[in-house]
Amino acid sequence: MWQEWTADDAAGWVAAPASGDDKYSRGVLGVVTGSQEFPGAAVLGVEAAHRTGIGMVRYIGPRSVRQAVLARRPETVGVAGRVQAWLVGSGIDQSRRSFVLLGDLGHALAAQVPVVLDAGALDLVGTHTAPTVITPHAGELAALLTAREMPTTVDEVRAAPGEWAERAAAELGVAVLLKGAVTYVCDPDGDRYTVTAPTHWLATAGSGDVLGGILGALVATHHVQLAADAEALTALAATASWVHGEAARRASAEVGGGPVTALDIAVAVPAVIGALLAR
Ligand SMILES: NC(=O)C1=CN([C@@H]2O[C@H](COP(=O)(O)OP(=O)(O)OC[C@H]3O[C@@H](n4cnc5c(N)ncnc54)[C@H](OP(=O)(O)O)[C@@H]3O)[C@@H](O)[C@H]2O)[C@@H](O)CC1
Ligand SMILES: Nc1ncnc2c1ncn2[C@@H]1O[C@H](COP(=O)(O)OP(=O)(O)O)[C@@H](O)[C@H]1O
Repeated sequence: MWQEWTADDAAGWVAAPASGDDKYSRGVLGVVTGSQEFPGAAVLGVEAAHRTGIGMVRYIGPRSVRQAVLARRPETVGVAGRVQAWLVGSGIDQSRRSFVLLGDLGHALAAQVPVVLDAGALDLVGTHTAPTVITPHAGELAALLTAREMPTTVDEVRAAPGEWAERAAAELGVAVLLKGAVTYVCDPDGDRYTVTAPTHWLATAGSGDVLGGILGALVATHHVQLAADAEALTALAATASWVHGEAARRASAEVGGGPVTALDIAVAVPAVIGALLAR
């Protein structure tokens, strides 16, 4: 049975800092995203992570992309250091990964802290043992499973998204967030959640990159809980999807139900977090 994730569920998975907190205890997210072809994916993910509430974001990537990230979010730290979670792969073309990038990805995945694997890093699933959540759309899941000798097509995944998400979780041994108008979130332990998008304006370029940043921040800020209970990753993934949808709904409502951009979604996230904390 798939359970629809609600505002009440999500409210249990947002964190506000307490008097004893500092930027490190709140959680630091390491980010390896973006490329010369897709710098915007890095900007959007980092923006969304900051907007979700986090102690610090460390961005690791090409100089030109780092400059774009810093131009939008000067709070971002551009040097390596300790992190409590990684977000990797958005805006990266799997077929054009440089030696340096592969080194950065390998470093992130070897760190033994939870990882959000997106887009151009999805093929690295299973190469490390840290708690992992993958965030494919139907096309990416079909490609990933086909490469792992579970041949399928985009149409087949679209026809039975829950079944394919469950199969991926079981075979790959990771939590899966399969994106779509209904997002399917599951893990190998049998947790299964759906998140029905409250607006279809969400289907816009870069929207998934924003989702990655929201999820990365939620994972980093729950590093203590995750160390005790890796299954929390599934609840955090469902929460990220819920927050993402609600942010798009609010952003659209502000313009009379009109369209939103990916950046608009990220900008609307703090109000969603605030409303969840007030419940
Ligand atoms: N501003 C930026 O920097 C932005 C950067 N971005 C970055 O761009 C990169 C490429 O990401 P991408 O998902 O656009 O294409 P890609 O990985 O080739 O997909 C593989 C195949 O899957 C299919 N397919 C595609 N979408 C589908 C869907 N929703 N649901 C189902 N199927 C779908 C399609 O196959 P087809 O349907 O054509 O057979 C396609 O050939 C990625 O790193 C991302 O982060 C973007 O976020 C945009 C903003
Ligand atoms: N028809 C739709 N209605 C609502 N949300 C959608 C729809 N199609 C896709 N989405 C959502 O939009 C986002 C698109 O992400 P993704 O496919 O990674 O695009 P991008 O790579 O451009 O960021 C996902 O969060 C997905 O759940």
